[in-house]
Amino acid sequence: MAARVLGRAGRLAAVVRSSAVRLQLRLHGSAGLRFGSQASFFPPLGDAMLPSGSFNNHVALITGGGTGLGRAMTATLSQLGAQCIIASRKLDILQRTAEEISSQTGNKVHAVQCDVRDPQAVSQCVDQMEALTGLPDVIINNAAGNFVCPSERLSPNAWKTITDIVLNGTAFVTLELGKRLIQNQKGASFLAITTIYAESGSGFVVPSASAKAGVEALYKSLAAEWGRYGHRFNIIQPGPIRTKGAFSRLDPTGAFEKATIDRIPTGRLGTPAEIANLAAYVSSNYASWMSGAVIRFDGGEYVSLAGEFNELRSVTPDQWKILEAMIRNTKGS
Ligand SMILES: CCC/C=C/C=C/C(=O)SCCNC(=O)CCNC(=O)[C@H](O)C(C)(C)COP(=O)(O)OP(=O)(O)OC[C@H]1O[C@@H](n2cnc3c(N)ncnc32)[C@H](O)[C@@H]1OP(=O)(O)O
Ligand SMILES: NC(=O)C1=CN([C@@H]2O[C@H](COP(=O)(O)OP(=O)(O)OC[C@H]3O[C@@H](n4cnc5c(N)ncnc54)[C@H](OP(=O)(O)O)[C@@H]3O)[C@@H](O)[C@H]2O)C=CC1
Repeated sequence: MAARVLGRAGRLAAVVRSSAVRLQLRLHGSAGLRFGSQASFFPPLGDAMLPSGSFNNHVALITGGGTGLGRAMTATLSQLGAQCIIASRKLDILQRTAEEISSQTGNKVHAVQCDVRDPQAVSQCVDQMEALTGLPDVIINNAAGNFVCPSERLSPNAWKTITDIVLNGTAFVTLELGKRLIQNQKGASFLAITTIYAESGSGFVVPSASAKAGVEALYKSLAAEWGRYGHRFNIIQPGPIRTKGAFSRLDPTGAFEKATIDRIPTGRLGTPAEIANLAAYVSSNYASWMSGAVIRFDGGEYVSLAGEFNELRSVTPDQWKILEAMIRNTKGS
C-alpha cells in the first residue's frame, strides 16, 4: 500500500516537474498568454466630465499647451468656460491650436511664446498674460523635454537641456507666478504633470526621471508653504498616453507600445481626453480641498511593474492545478 502511494506520488512529481519546465518556458519564452482583451471593460470616455461653466471667469495658463496632453487640457478647460493662455517655444503651433480651440468653444485662447528655461522669458510671458487676461486662477506646468538614451551616452548639455526644461522651467513659471499672485493676494491652483517613474526612477530616461522627481518635491513643498496664500499644489503622474511628442522620442520603433499594453491591467493606453478631465477636476473648485496630492493615472501600470509575482497572470487554470499540487506536496522547509 505504502509502495503504491509512493509510486503514485513519484509519478505525480515527474508530471509536475515536466509541466513546470513547460510552464517556465511559457513564462519566459514567447508563448505566454497575451492579456489586453480586458480593455473592453475600461472604455475611455471623451466628453468633459465637469458641469459646463465650471471655469467661467477663470483664467488658465497651460505650458506646452500647443500639442499633446497640454492641448487636450486646454481644449477641456476652454470648453468648460476658461480663458486659456498656452505658452511654449513654437509660436506657429501655439497659434494654430489657439485658433482651433477658440473657434470650437467660443472662448478665447491666447498664444504666448516662451522658453521656460529662460527666467527672463518667463517673466515677459507673465507680463504679457497680465496685460491680456490678468493673473491666472489655474496654472498647469505641462511643458517637458525627454528622449530615451543610455546614460553613458548623455552629454552635459543633454542632461542640462532636459533638467532645465522640466525642473528649472517648472520652478521659474511657478515662482514668477507665485510671487505675483501673493503680491496681488490672489489664490490659484498649480498642477504639475510628472510621470510614474518620478517615483521609481527609470533607466534610459535618467535626466527626465531626476527632474520630474525634483518637480514633485517642489510641488509638495510649496503645498505646505503657500497654502496660507490661497495656493494649492497637486501632481498628476500619467502613464503612457500616445502623443507624437512623447512616443517619437521614447518609442521610435513602436516596440515599447505593444509590450506596455501587455502589462497594463486595464489593457490599453490612456487617452488625452481622460487626463484632461482629471486635470480639469484637480484644477477646479470641486477640488478646493485637494493640495499636496500625487495622483497616479496609469491604468494600473505602476503596480503591475512593481509586483514580484505579477507575471503569474499568464498561468492557465490547468497549470495552476499543477502548481498547487507541487506546493501542497511540499512537506517541511
Ligand atoms: C511612456 C510612459 C512615461 C512617459 C513619460 C514621458 C515623459 C515626457 O516628458 S514626454 C515629452 C516629450 N516631448 C518632448 O520632448 C518635446 C520637446 N523636446 C524637444 O524639443 C527636444 O527633443 C529636446 C528635449 C532635445 C530639446 O530640444 P533643443 O532644440 O533645445 O535641444 P538640442 O539642441 O536638440 O539638444 C540638446 C542636447 O541634447 C542632445 N540630444 C538631443 N537629442 C538626443 C538624443 N536622442 N540622444 C542623446 N542626446 C540627445 C543634443 O545632442 C544636445 O547635446 P550636445 O550635442 O552635447 O549639445
Ligand atoms: N504622453 C505620455 O505618455 C506621457 C507624458 N507625460 C508628460 O505629459 C506632459 C506632456 O507631454 P506630451 O503631450 O506627451 O508631449 P509633447 O511633446 O506634445 O508636449 C511637450 C510640450 O512641451 C513644450 N516645451 C518643450 N520644451 C519647452 C520649453 N523649453 N519651453 C516651453 N515649452 C516647452 C513643447 O512645445 P514647444 O516645442 O512649442 O516648446 C510641447 O508642447 C509632459 O510633462 C510629459 O512629461 C508624462 C507621462 C507620460
